[in-house]
Amino acid sequence: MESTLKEMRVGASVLDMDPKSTVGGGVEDVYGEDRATEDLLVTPWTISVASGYTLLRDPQHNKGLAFTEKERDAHYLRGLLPPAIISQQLQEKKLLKTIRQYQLPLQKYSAMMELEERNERLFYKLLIDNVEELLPVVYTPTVGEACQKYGSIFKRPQGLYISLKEKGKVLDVLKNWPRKSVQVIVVTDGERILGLGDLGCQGMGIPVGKLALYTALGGIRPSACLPVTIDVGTNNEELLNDEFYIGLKQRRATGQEYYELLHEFMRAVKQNYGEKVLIQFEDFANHNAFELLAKYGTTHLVFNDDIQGTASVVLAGLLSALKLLGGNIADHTFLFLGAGEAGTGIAELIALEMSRQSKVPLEETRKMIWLMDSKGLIVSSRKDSLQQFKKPWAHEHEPVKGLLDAVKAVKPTVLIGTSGVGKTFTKEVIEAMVFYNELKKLTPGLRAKQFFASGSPFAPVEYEGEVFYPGQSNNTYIFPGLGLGLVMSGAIRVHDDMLLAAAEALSGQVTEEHFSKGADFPTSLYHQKNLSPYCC
Ligand SMILES: O=C([O-])CC(=O)C(=O)O
Ligand SMILES: [Mg+2]
Repeated sequence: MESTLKEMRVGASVLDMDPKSTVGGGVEDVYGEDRATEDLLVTPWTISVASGYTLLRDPQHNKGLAFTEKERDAHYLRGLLPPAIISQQLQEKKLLKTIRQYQLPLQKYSAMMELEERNERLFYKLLIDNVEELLPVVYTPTVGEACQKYGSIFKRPQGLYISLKEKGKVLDVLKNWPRKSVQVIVVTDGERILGLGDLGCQGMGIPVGKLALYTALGGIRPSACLPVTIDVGTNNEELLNDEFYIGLKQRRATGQEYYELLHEFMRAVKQNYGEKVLIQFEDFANHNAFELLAKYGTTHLVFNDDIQGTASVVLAGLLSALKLLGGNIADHTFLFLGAGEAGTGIAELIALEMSRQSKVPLEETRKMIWLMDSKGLIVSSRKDSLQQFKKPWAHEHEPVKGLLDAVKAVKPTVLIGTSGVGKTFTKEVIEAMVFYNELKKLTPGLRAKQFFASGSPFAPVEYEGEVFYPGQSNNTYIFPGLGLGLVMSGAIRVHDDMLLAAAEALSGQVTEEHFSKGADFPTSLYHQKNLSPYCC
């Protein structure tokens, strides 16, 4: 059937485009429709020229009312638009006004996505010119809510869906994507979307959102970006019981079936786009993320944003803080609450940086870093039952259960939360941190003794009449620039040194003004005034 389809496509294009076949006049079977039967389908052909009505519906080229008189003549647009000409600047002003009028973040998100589907250039102009205001709309946190409701929001599909149904045909699926010169792919299997868990096929919002930032922040052409969702089912009962769910209604495939589909995808990508296409793994669950990265890190240009992108951004925050505090990263002791992709990824990059700076072997610098998971401090007596990626962090210590006790035992100078569980940094925990750090006198004479940064945007905090602006330690500071660098340099593998360099470069962007407001990321100090406290 597959080969028949292909033949028909070729048949229709070669035979019917032959000028001789048109000389007879009359009603011709231009698209081979007369030859179609129920079993022998004919691909519906549309011959499109980017002009007239088609142009207005082509988001890549449409300018709406911004088409000039000359363009309206040249592109057969007369009469298809009302007479007014509205410049892109004015269109932008109008859209921003409309978006600001919406109360709900999801309404703003939908308005932005509709714009992207209508007029891509205007979408990016608006996003780039107002990136701080619109980032929380097209990205974290609103994109999470959008994924939860994805099925009901979208009128048109975005990105490429590769499900178990396409097993054996993944290369053909890639060829269906209309744009050929792809440079960056963001792929998810939807199993761990942000902190929201398994959203199955509805995770598509994440690759779409991340790639919008590749363009807005990294300058990569939209046509070079390909969002992909691999659908192997979902274990989310609510979605499985939802009659409007857009994905495969089955439990997640695991083991061989899962890895075969992923492998076919990875091979097809290389076959179709070559070795220099960048693949960003996004929001895979722990149990697959580490394995996929280890497996494909040596054969493809690939990185995992949640492990490595997050690690690089957090390291940048630490390097910035050190500029103010003085001293060396190796002077510090770290405690993580959460030992998943972010926790172990950040820990490893810190250990690498410590080793690089102090020339102490990596095995030794790891010992300055402690991680906790839901069962307590990761210690050597737990080693046999630990997942592989946690094992390097199992140091000699007696078991410790709670965070407060761990702070008392480890006496960290840096506390990092990478768990999905909220409200764990209690007053007691923070007081214990302050107590031990004052003893260590690592911050003598500093007014703002503590730095705080959060992954999602966090509203400013007023304390004793002064306003502090929490930095946003989000991988969005890393992946668009890292990706641009990888693509521009023609790299074929991602190395840890690149992540360290990205962290240093980001840290170099932090100014005195940021420091003076308690932020150790180059967060805008102005836009956060518009943040509602709910996203904290
Ligand atoms: O998307 C974000 O805001 C950060 C991220 O990668 C995640 O939470 O998985
Ligand atoms: Mg992520």
